[in-house]
Amino acid sequence: MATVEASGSDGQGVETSVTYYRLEEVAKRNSPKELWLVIHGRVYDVTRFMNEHPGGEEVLMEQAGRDATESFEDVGHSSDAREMLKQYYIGDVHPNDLKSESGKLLVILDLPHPGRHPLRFSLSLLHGGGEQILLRRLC
Ligand code: HEM
Repeated sequence: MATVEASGSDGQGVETSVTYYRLEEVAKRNSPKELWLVIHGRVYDVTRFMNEHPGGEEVLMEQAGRDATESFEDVGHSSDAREMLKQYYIGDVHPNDLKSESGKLLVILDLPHPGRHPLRFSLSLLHGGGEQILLRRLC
């Protein structure tokens, strides 16, 4: 685990920080006692959500400790479900463990957010040679 202070602030002098987790650390949290998963490069601790998940705890257990992006998207979760993710967010996958979907070089640019009500989003772009650039705005 590594905590990195982001270069930006929210304009009111409040520093933002991100905790990075290696995938091997996430993989250890694969039991009902501690259940983490990765969705779109972000790490979620869904231990306390297991019993409440409308889709059941079995599907979460199947994805425990893994990248659940594909199965999460396959279900077509609602915007409410996406909103709920925030409650369980604990950090990002370490940049060294991120792979671009094209298999080519992944460049990560962290953008500070100047607004009063910071928003968290990420945007992927395909660049000329086919490498993927992830623009990530920190909250
Ligand atoms: C933290 C992560 C997750 C959250 C917050 C979440 C939340 C929800 C919510 C709120 C629903 C109700 C329907 C909706 O509003 O879309 C739902 C349904 C469901 N979820 Fe998840 N979910 C998560 C992860 C997953 C994963 C990893 C799977 C893996 C397959 C999954 C499979 C399902 C299924 C099968 C349903 C039932 C769909 C239906 O009956 O139509 N969910 N989830």
